[in-house]
Formats: sequence, structure tokens, C-alpha cells
Amino acid sequence: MSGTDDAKRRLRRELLAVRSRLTGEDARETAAVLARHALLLPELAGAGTVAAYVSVGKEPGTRALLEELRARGTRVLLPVLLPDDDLDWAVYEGPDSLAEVGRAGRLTLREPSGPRLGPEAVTGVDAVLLPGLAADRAGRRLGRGGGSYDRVLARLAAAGADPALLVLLHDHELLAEVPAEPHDRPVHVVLTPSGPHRVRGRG
Ligand SMILES: Nc1nc2c(c(=O)[nH]1)N(C=O)[C@@H](CNc1ccc(C(=O)N[C@@H](CCC(=O)O)C(=O)O)cc1)CN2
Ligand SMILES: Nc1ncnc2c1ncn2[C@@H]1O[C@H](COP(=O)(O)OP(=O)(O)OP(=O)(O)O)[C@@H](O)[C@H]1O
Repeated sequence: MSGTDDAKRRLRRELLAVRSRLTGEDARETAAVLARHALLLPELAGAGTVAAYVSVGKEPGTRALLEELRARGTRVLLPVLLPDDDLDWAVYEGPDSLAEVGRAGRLTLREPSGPRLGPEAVTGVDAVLLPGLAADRAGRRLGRGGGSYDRVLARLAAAGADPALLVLLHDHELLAEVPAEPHDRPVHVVLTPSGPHRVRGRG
């Protein structure tokens, strides 16, 4: 294991421990404030299609945001986790269209139940909302470590697609520096309840 890999693991453990201590009230407040900021961003206001995700556990809440995007006519794609941790995609058709999917040792996810569009569908979107555990002001993002979004970002680059990339975090998860490996690709905006933090020189 490389030193960076090891540093990422340690940091993930610490950040998940802090998240586990957040209250339901923290999560609800974060969700409302994040949705308000997000809906004002030009990257989302001008987007025809947005790839997003349904927040779980103590992740900053995305459900209000998903509903409001859909209500204003934005096409929203949601991920379906494949057995190898790659992501397929399907259209969000409202809260009642989500199915709970449990996997051993993992958080129970809510996934869209409509037709699957294939992993390449993400290359046609205008913006991607990414989950994460931390990011820094250079746009380096730390995910849960499955490499799902690393693969999404590699797929976008291979297709020559350049959608706006936004990671949604709690304020304390915007760090001075996140350890990065050569395969990591930076995001453009780190969105926290205190507002959007734009990565200089991107977007
Ligand atoms: N809300 C949400 N949806 C998402 C993601 C995410 O991070 N958040 N993903 C992002 O890729 C994909 C799913 N990947 C996941 C990977 C790990 C775990 C999980 O429960 N991890 C445990 C630790 C055990 C483990 O690593 O397997 C944990 O974080 O507590 C959940 C989802 C697609 N959908
Ligand atoms: N393009 C890719 N295709 C397949 N595997 C990849 C790709 N990029 C990275 N990986 C692998 O994915 C694993 C997790 O990488 P990393 O620790 O950077 O995850 P992460 O960015 O924190 O998580 P995620 O991408 O799920 O949000 C590593 O083993 C890495 O080698």
C-alpha cells in the first residue's frame, strides 16, 4: 500500500467518526442551506441534465435539492451501484420512485427504479454532484474509497466531456489539504453550508 493510500484510509476513518457524531438536526439544517446555495449556482441553473445522488446517513442532505431540480425541469440522473462498484444511471422520477438497496457491510442506499441508461450516460450531463468525505481548495476530493467516482471522472475525460463538478460537504470537511494520487481528478466547486468555494483556475 502506498503512503498516500494509507493517509487516505486514516483520514476517511477520522472523517466518518466525526460525521457519526452529527445529529439529525445538523443534517436537516445542512440539507436546507445546501439546497438554497446550490439552486443559485450558474452551473446548476443552466444545466439541462445533472448527475446527482441520494444522500444517506450523515452525508449533507440532497433530497430537497433533487426535488427542486426536478421541479424546475432539470433532468436528474441517479447512480445505481454495480457489483464491481462502477456506477450505472437512471432518471430520478420523484421520492416514491426510489428503492432501498442494502448490501452487506454497507450503508443502505436509495436507488432509482426506472430503466438503466448504462455507465456511459454520465458523459452526457452538464453537471455532476459528487459525494465525498473531504476536499481542499485545490479541488482534490476524498471519496469513500470504492473508486466509483474516480471511474466516472476517468470516463468523462475519455469521452472529452467537461461537465461542472461539484462536491457537497459539511463545513469542517473542507480541509487545508487532501492527499491525492495521480488518478485523482479535481472538482470545480466545493459546496458547503457556508457557500460555494470555487477552485481557482477551474470553471
Ligand atoms: N449517497 C451516496 N450514494 C452513493 C455513493 C455515496 O458515497 N453516497 N457512492 C459513492 O461512491 C456510490 C455507492 N458507493 C458506496 C460505497 C461505500 C459505502 C459504504 O457504506 N461504506 C462504508 C464503509 C464500508 C465500505 O467501505 O465498504 C461507510 O462509508 O461507512 C456506501 C456506498 C453511489 N451512490
Ligand atoms: N479509472 C479507474 N478505474 C478503475 N479503478 C480506479 C480508477 N481510478 C481509481 N481507481 C481505483 O479505485 C480505488 C479507490 O480510489 P480512491 O482511494 O482515490 O477513491 P476515492 O476517490 O476516495 O473514492 P470514490 O471515487 O469512490 O469516491 C483505488 O484502488 C484506485 O486504484
